[in-house]
Amino acid sequence: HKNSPLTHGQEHTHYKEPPCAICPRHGRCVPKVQCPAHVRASSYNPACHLNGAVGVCCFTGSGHAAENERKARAATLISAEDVKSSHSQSRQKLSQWITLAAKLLEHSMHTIVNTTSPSYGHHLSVVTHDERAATLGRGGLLNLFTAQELKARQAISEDDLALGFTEHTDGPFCPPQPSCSALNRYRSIGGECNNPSSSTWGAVLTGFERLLPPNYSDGTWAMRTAKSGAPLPSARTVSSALLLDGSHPSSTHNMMFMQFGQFIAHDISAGVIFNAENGSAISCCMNNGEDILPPELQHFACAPIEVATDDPFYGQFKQKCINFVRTQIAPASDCSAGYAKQMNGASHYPDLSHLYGSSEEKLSSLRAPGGLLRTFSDYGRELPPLTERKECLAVKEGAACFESGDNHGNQIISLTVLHTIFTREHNRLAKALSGLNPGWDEDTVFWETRRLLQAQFQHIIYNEWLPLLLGPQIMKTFELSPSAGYSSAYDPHTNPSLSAEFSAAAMRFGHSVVSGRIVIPSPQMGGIYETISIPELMFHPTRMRLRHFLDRVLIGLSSQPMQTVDPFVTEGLSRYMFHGGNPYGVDLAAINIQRGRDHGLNSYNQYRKLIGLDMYTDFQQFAPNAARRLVSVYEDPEDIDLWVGGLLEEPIEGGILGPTFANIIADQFARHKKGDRFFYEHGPDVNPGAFTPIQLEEIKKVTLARLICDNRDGIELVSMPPAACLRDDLPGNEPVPCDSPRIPAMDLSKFRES
Ligand code: HEM
Ligand SMILES: [Ca+2]
Repeated sequence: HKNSPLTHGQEHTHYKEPPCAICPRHGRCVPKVQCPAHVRASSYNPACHLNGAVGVCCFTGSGHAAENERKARAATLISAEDVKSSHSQSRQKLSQWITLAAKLLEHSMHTIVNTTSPSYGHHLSVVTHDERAATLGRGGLLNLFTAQELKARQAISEDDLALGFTEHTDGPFCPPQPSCSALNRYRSIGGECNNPSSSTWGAVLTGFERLLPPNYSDGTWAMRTAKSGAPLPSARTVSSALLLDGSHPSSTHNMMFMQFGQFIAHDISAGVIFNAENGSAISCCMNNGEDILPPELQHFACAPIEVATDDPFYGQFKQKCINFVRTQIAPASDCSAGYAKQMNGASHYPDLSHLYGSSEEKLSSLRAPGGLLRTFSDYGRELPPLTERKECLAVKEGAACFESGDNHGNQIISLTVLHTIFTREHNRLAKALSGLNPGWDEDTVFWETRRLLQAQFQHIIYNEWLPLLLGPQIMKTFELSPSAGYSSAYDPHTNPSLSAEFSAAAMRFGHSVVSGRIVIPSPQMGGIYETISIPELMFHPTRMRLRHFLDRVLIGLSSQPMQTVDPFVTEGLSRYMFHGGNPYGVDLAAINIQRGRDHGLNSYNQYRKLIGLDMYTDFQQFAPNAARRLVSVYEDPEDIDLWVGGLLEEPIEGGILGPTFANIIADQFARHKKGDRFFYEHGPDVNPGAFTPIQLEEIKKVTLARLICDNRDGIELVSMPPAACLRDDLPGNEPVPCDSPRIPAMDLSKFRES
């Protein structure tokens, strides 16, 4: 690997002229990943200097991306008659599909996921309880069908379809538009109105955006095929050949880094999966996975993953099918027809929507009097409230299962631990703020606390987590580091929505860093209390009720190394995930690959080109080991899935990811900063919820170690490594007492209203 120049992520482009100092014609110098136009031969994009790196002068704007470009090109004229009749066709098709889907319930024995099957845990991980999703999803389908119908009539070219078109058409589904007050001091619950002139940007139940126009084999929604036109290899075949089990502990990062990463991911990304007409989980397999459901019984959203008879793991269990259901389509906010964009069930902003919920109803079910969040007091230890919903796998007497804003907080117990820390921090801050401001009513206490906690969370992401992920150069190129005082990065033309590439591939690097076991130390004995294999901790959070458990996991996460980012995924995720009582579970690696195809992601090569790297033309350009495996499954280097290719890259200098994932993730968080009016560093000129300079200075003292120290049980955890996401055996990061000045605290008195 190390010897291949292609895997190092260096630029091989030879510039004929030195980079421009200033871009001509109002162009903006941006990282290549933010200017999709530059990959086209006809596009003029001179190189330019960008904070110590080379960017391109972009004339389609940096924010973002394929979308701006398509608006610029949406000049296609389609006859009104064609559009009208396409819409009526489309309505008929939708009602046929829905009738058919409803009929399938007559065969519910086969068409609905059994609660004892491993796929049920997958369903629990992705289920949405927001009732608005189904209506919007139908609207999304309607507008998609219209695009398909128009395309079939050849009213529009393949190229224009790939770029979508935004002409207002007659009879489309139009999602309800929020009415906004730009002056509101607090973020809305679902992220609406963050940008008053594009009020749905980043809102819950809107679509993922894209770095590149999608690769759907029919241009609209059908999953990608190989370059040759043949079907791509089964996602499970790719997973079993390329994503092996194996332990490669990181020499620097700990499991807290992993766990905080998933906590961030759940805040911003939650693809909404199609459900059966009665709300149950759709099954695309039958006979407990021994067969693929015959096509006539498959729901239209089925894309089951085929398992080969000689599969090295599933073969022995006669498994031929891993359940997979596609993501719902979001209607564009301007009611336009076009290719499918998948629906996000979370607000796209890092705003703790997984703690507070994304709807008013959810939030009110989580609130308690006094501006607090509800808790369950377990003999004096505050835990998130117990849930009545069936959100866990254990149904045994005495099993605990907890509420969270997104209903996915029980997925792995270390995630439940972070939900607990943030719930406690909310209540700790609320009590302090209300003590300092006796005139505040409980609503003010609540909203002020939420605003402050969101700021702390964003600071930890940008100040602690991202630098450890991306390294110093990318932090600089994308201007991600917190500055002194206010930031002037706000740009109302930047769309902060998640890119499909981020959600369905790059941010899932995290699945490679999960360790197969969680080590629970026994601090008083100076040894290990318990080592638990992770599938046993998924949707099984009952251990949270053990008095010592929370402190011990927190200590364990700080000291246990995470795994490196590489093409190795623990079998706890790739073979046994959500196994319940079964001898096998589902394969998350295969699901990730299939999800990328579901979202219409392009092949890995196309993203190399986007970020300015050479494309692979021959498998032999990969390291020998990878080449052998790649050639055994893919026909052509152009076929490689993004998630797979990204994991094969060598990490960039000072970071832990390869250049492709690093660019995709950096772009995302750059847009989360530029495109979020309420970003914690933005000043009162743009941000109606801005902090005072003195308060901002206090917020910038907060670290994850401080949050943990302030909200631990304090039974066994008395010290923390100051850098909570780095191993506690690194020189300089040895645990220090929680009251040490090396773990600074905010002076809350600065939050007394004058
Ligand atoms: C024990 C740990 C973890 C488990 C069991 C787990 C499991 C899952 C599952 C079942 C899905 C849904 C897959 C699909 O249907 O497409 C998912 C999605 C995802 N995971 Fe993880 N994951 C874990 C850790 C992580 C970490 C550490 C990160 C990031 C640092 C991460 C990032 C993501 C992202 C971005 C998604 C896509 C979410 C969406 O939009 O639906 N996960 N994970
Ligand atoms: Ca969010």
